[in-house]
Order: sequence, then C-alpha cells, then structure tokens
Amino acid sequence: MLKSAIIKNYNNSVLLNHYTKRFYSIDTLKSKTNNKNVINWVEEQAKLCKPDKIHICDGSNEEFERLTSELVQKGFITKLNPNKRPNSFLARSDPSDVARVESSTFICTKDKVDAGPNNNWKDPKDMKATLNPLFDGCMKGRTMYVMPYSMGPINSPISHVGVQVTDSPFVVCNMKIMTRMGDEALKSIKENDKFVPCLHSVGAPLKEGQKDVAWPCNSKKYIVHYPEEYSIASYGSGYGGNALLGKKCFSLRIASVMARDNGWLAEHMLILGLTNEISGEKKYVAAAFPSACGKTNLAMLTPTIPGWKVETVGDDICWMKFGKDGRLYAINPENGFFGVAPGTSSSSNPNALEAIKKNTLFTNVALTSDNDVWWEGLSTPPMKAVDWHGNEWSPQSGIPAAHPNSRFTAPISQCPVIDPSWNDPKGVPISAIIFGGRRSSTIPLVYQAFDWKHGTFMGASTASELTAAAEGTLGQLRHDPFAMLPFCGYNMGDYFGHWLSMEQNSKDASKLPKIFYVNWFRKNKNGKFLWPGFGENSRVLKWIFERCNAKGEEGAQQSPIGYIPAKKSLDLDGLDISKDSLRELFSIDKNEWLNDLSSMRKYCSQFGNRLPKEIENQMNQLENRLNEY
Ligand SMILES: Nc1nc2c(ncn2[C@@H]2O[C@H](COP(=O)(O)OP(=O)(O)OP(=O)(O)O)[C@@H](O)[C@H]2O)c(=O)[nH]1
Ligand SMILES: O=C([O-])CC(=O)C(=O)O
Ligand SMILES: [Mn+2]
Repeated sequence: MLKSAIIKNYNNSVLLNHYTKRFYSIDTLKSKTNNKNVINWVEEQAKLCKPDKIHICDGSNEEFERLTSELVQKGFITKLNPNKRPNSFLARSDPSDVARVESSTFICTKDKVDAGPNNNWKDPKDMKATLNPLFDGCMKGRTMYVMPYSMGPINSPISHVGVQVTDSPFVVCNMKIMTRMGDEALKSIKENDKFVPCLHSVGAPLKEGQKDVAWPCNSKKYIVHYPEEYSIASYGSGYGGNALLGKKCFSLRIASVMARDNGWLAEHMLILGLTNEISGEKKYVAAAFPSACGKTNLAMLTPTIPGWKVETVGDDICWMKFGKDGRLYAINPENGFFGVAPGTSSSSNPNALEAIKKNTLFTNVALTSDNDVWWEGLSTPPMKAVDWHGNEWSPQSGIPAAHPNSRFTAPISQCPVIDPSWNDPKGVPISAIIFGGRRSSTIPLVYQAFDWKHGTFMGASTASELTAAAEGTLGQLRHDPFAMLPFCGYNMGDYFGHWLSMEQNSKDASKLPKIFYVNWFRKNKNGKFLWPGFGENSRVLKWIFERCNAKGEEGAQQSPIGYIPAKKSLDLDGLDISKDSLRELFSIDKNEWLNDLSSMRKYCSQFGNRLPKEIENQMNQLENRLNEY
C-alpha cells in the first residue's frame, strides 16, 4: 500500500518535492552543483526512466570498488586472480551485444541532408516520439547512476564536459576509467556552463521480484544523436562504443559537429610523441585508421630502430584546436584505453600488456584455470579455459576462446610509455597527420600528400577491409573517409569541406601538419603480409619525421599518387625483407589505382552538391597523373 503510494507520487511530476525528499541523491547533486540545467536535466531523466534509486557518482576508487564487488557478489562479473591481475575483472556480454551497431545508430537533424548519406537519419521529433515510450519506466527496479565527466584534462580550453545517466553499474566502472568522471568534473561545470546531456539505458527494467541477468540489454537498440542540440540518447546496449557515451557518441559524433561549428577538428586518431634521441628533437603525430586497424598498436609502438622513442598521448580520439602560434594543438579527450584484446601480445604490443596488468576491465575474453585472462594471439593456447560464452573450451574446440572484438578497459596512466604531456591542458603541437586502412592490395606502405588539399583528398579516399569492430561481412572493402564513416555526426561532404577550410582558418598554412598515408596490411599472392608491421613501423615513422624537417623533395620521389620514399631514404637497416617484397610493397599499379578512383567517384556522387568542388579537382588531377604514368 505504502509502496504503491510512493510509486504513484513518484510518477507524478507535480510532486517533485515529495520525490526529492525521498531520493536524497538529487539533494546530493544540488549540494554539489549550482548549475540549474544539470539539476533540471537529471530530474527530468529520473521522472522519465523511473529508477528505484539515484546515485550521484563521485568517481572515487571506493565507488569503483563498491560497484565491482556488488557485481561480483551477484555473479555478473568475475574477479580475476589478484596475485596475477589486481583489481581486475572479466565481464561476458550477452552474445548479441558485442560491438557497435551501426544499423541502429542515428543522426537526427531537422533536414535529412544535414545528416548526409553517411548516416541513418530520422527527424528529431519522430525519433523522440519513438524513444520516449521506450525510456519511460526503463530503469524500474534499477539504480540510475549520474556521471558528470570531462572529455580532456579538467578545465583545458580544448576539453568539453558531459553528464551521462545510466542504469548499468558496469558502464559506470568503464566510464570511471575512460573519462575524468565524478566530483572534479562536476565542479568544473560552472553555474552557466553548457554540457552534453547523455541518456543511457540498457532497456531492461525489472518487474518486482524479477531476477536480473549478468548482462542486461534489449534486442531493440537505438544509438541516437541530436547534433542541433548537442545531445545523446542510447538505448538497449551495454557494449563500449554504444554505451560509454563519452567515447564515440560525444567525442566523435557530437564533437565533430561542435568542431565544424567552431573551426576545430574532432577525429578518430591516435596521438603519439616521436623523439629522435640523438638530436633530442620531438614531434607529435596523429593517425586515423578505421576500427581495429592498428591505432592502439601504433600509439604504443616499441621502435625496432635504435635512437628513436615513441610515447603515447592517446590511442583512439584526438581533438585539435589552433594555438596562438597558428599550429594545431591536440588533446586526447579520453582517460583510458578501450583496446582490442586479440592479437595483443608481448611481441606485438608489450606496452599494452603492461598497461593492463591491474585495474583493468575485460569484456568477452577467455578465463584460464588460474583465473586470469587469455585471448587468441596472447600466448600458446592453454590446455583448457572458459570461453567468452562461459563454456568449457580447449584448443580442439575449433572456435575462438575470445570474441574477435573482445576488449580491455585500462587507465591510460598505466601505459609505461605514456607521454609526459598527455594530461597537459595546452595539448601537444601536431607536425604530421597519417591516414591508413587495411588494404591487401593497391596501396603502398607509405606516401605523402603534395599539400593540404591533396592530403584532405587522401583522408577522404580512405577505404578499409571490414573488421569485427562493427557488424558486417569481414574482409569486405568499404569506403571509410578519415576513418570517420561510423563517427561523423553530419554530412560527410560538408566534413570534407570543413577539412579543406582548415587551410583558410589557419593563420599560416605552412604551419599545418604534413599529411601521409600508410598501409601495413598489403599482402603477397600467397596471402601473407608483405610488411612485418608493429615495431617495424618505426621505420616509416622515422621517414615521416624526416620529411617534416626536409626542404622540398629531400628524401622523397614524386609519383602519381604523391611523394614516396626516395631510394635509401627509408631506413631498412637490419630488416629481413626481400627485394621482391619491397618492390611489391611500393608498387603502384595504374589499373588498380584507376579502379580505386572510379570506386571513389561513385562513392562521392552520393554527396551531390555537398561534395566540395576541390575533391572533384583532386580526383581529376589524380586521374591525369595516373594516365601520364
Ligand atoms: N599485420 C599487422 N597487424 C596489425 C598491425 N598493427 C595492428 N595490427 C592488428 O590490428 C588489430 C587491431 O589493432 P588495434 O591497434 O587494436 O586497432 P585500433 O585501430 O586501435 O582499433 P579500435 O580500438 O577499434 O579503434 C590487432 O589484431 C592487431 O594485432 C601491423 O602493423 N601489422
Ligand atoms: O567504439 C568501440 O566500440 C571501439 C572502437 O574504438 C571502435 O570501434 O573504433
Ligand atoms: Mn576506435
């Protein structure tokens, strides 16, 4: 009787006082912030989602401990062997909730053309009419967690803040690692500051007495962005890219729109510091590769060539704004790594292995008999393990033990090669930008743009063979301009235009980063990689570094597609690679390139009059150069 009376009052929006009395935690929020918009927005979400409880996250280690122990107690996650991996946990997702769902990801603008052919679109009013009944009561039986967070160093002029509400404690634990989340972030949101509101629910309300499951989610999923109001609503998934809304939803889809509106760049790029230890000179490089194409690996690379050092600023996202000196300064808006586990090993990426030794959350990897984690490529397979479905597994099982998109979530500060400036509010000045994709043919190991316009065209023409990071057919080639196809929050034609406009926005175009394209994934006729990759990619970084310092064509040779390394300018000392492989790695096949170009033309035609004229010019110029070749 009493309970139903409370629920009745709770559902009645007029009885707000009554409701705040009961839910002391809104008072907690009020005691911590004087930003009325934050308070009102959280109240509105509570009224809509109707959680049993509200918890305002402070972002402390105690909070993390409490939430993880609760999840362990319920049997929803597994505590790993504390002697091997202190304060680390394994979660197994629902088998249907293992990757981003691009087909259920929407950009809701008033005009469809503003979302572009690169996005699923729905009118914001219609989308809200669809979502409201879904969110209504979606947190019944659960706690609503309120997470204020900063993307980027607290109070940096390049950073931006958000507030996410969620009914998933596992999401809270991930967000604590991936962002600067809690009291400090809330304090940085001043009285009249704007923030990005992020509503998230796994879409699995609990009826009274209903037993919960380890990974609640809903077969109906909606990952929704309202670029015109800089806000996000995500329903039905607990998986990283769909649920940690600071990541792809805010830092790329919404931030790309903020960046367009204000003359900066929000990109799917790693950031690394590269030092020539002999001269002492250091440069920062940003690189965009599609999902699961090597950003984390390049960001933490251990050079195989002596005298060179790589340090990590970020492995996935990069925000760049112009500094007073006219250069582009970058921050990594994130505070952790959400990395692909399979393939990570002491030979491919020892620094990542070091970074995930403690305080790490694992999703969908295998569990060994001594309560540690394992995945394909880590080491020789264990005799037996528990696979990501929770079933007994042995090497004879004939299926992978870890999901190909299984991930680790680890604090960036644990990376042994973390850059001293990774948390600097000023950001780091970028000297070179690299694009790349997974291409088994056509694209050489490395080449350089003639200028910014040509570089923009190179970014626009990025294409890659599909990986497990998204739904779709593995291996299929798709255009993925700037590695932003799933992440650009507006019409990609306009996005090309925005990149081109950076040349005019810069006070001095000569200070813009130099632009390069790389391909670690070219294969020979037997399907074997021609280039050893990983640490050996330092050879390519060295060439890029030297090209940034070079006068004119020093170290380079003109080709129809751009500058390629001149003879002997790529350091191959001590590398075991055949002359044939090298020739193949750098071969430029006119017909393959013309095919690529015609595929690009076809791809670009969908943007209609939103495609900048300059991109057409670039395509025509490339065609002319190829025909003369
Ligand atoms: N052959 C080859 N494979 C590589 C290289 N670098 C990375 N990989 C493989 O590519 C896969 C994904 O690499 P990551 O570095 O995690 O990719 P990412 O771009 O950070 O991925 P997201 O987190 O999805 O954005 C792993 O299986 C790596 O082993 C390389 O230089 N050569
Ligand atoms: O967002 C995710 O799920 C992981 C990621 O970095 C990507 O897919 O690029
Ligand atoms: Mn990514």
